[in-house]
Amino acid sequence: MQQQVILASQSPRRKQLLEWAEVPFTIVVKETAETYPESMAIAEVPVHIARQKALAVREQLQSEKPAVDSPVILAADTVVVLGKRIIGKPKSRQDAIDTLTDLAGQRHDVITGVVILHQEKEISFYDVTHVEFHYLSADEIAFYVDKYKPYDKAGAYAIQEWIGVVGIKSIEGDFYNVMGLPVSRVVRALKDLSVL
Ligand SMILES: Cc1cn([C@H]2C[C@H](O)[C@@H](COP(=O)(O)OP(=O)(O)OP(=O)(O)O)O2)c(=O)[nH]c1=O
Repeated sequence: MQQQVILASQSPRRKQLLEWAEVPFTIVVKETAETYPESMAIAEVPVHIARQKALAVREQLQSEKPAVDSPVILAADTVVVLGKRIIGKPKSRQDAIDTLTDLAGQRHDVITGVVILHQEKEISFYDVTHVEFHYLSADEIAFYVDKYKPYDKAGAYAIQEWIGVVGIKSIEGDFYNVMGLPVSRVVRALKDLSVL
């Protein structure tokens, strides 16, 4: 029998990527603080936050329907890393403009942490994609921010939007990881768990 997969995310991109992968799933979301210890290694941060999201949903489901066959819970978190700095979602128009000004002409990393909870098991991993932007003019940055309002995107941009189409010089690694889910690795992990 196929196990039920719960996507613990309100991100429309993650939903779309799982649909493209033909993975049957339902969505359950629980707000989490998304905090991490300052001393934590950068690459561990998105896994740590994804784990918080997954555990919060598991707790909610258990309080609603205790001990009914435990579903598979999938959560993810995406951060943009420039040098040693983690860049999350922009807090304002100016913050988005400043972030894109910093990213322009530079290479940065996009790291998505993934946590899959299945019965007593946890599978966790992260995937890194290197992205290099062309130089972007102040007018291009302002146009993008005002038209696309990237306030729900880590690093103030979406690779799948205009700025990704015209502004990215190179990418090394999984494109879908930048969009929010390293979906081919997720599918393989679900197969290893005999969920798919
Ligand atoms: C860099 C980049 C990020 N993003 C998105 C992916 C994520 O949805 C978002 C990063 O925020 P996240 O906190 O990872 O996810 P979320 O708040 O959207 O959803 P949830 O916490 O419920 O899982 O930025 C893109 O869509 N394209 C991009 O190029």
